[in-house]
Formats: sequence, C-alpha cells, structure tokens
Amino acid sequence: MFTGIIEDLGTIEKLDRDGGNLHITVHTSITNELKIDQSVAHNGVCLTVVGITGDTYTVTAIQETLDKTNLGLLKEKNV
Ligand SMILES: Cc1nc2c(=O)[nH]c(=O)nc-2n(C[C@H](O)[C@H](O)[C@H](O)CO)c1C
Repeated sequence: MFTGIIEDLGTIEKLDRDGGNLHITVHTSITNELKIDQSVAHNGVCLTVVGITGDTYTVTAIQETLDKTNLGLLKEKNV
C-alpha cells in the first residue's frame, strides 16, 4: 500500500557498489512492516525492497536513478 506518509527515518548501514548499481542497506524501526517488492521512498526516490535481514532492508539504485538523483552522494551512517 502506498501512503506517502513518512513513518521513520532510516540510517544507511551499508553501501555496496556493483557496476552501475548501488545496493543500499538501511536500518529502520519499521523494517518488520516491510515486504520484498514493496516500494519505499529514499530522499524522495521510490526504490524496491530486494532483501530483508533483521532490522535492515536492502534496495538497489540503478545507474539511471543515480544519474538523476542525489542517492549517489549517500554515505554510510547518513540518516
Ligand atoms: C519502484 C521503483 N523501484 C526502483 C528501484 O528499485 N531501483 C531504481 O533504481 N529505481 C526504481 N524506481 C524508479 C526511481 O524511483 C526513479 O523514479 C527513476 O529511477 C528516475 O530515473 C522505482 C519507481
């Protein structure tokens, strides 16, 4: 379900470059409410959840997304 409501601010746990892709692992208190394939906004950019481990989930930004947004500037521990 898309609500558009900001429920929590996540913290970047891990950034993993994979060619043109950037795998972003985020720690958040609402991870337990997420499911694979769900869409979550990151700095206003919708990304699809591809993995969930404990309190963290992972999304992947493709090169086109990195070119058009500020997600490529993210650093680990950023909120
Ligand atoms: C649902 C969704 N998922 C992803 C994703 O997992 N990875 C990604 O790079 N882009 C996704 N997008 C598209 C972005 O939100 C964004 O609108 C475009 O990439 C901008 O070119 C969307 C809309």
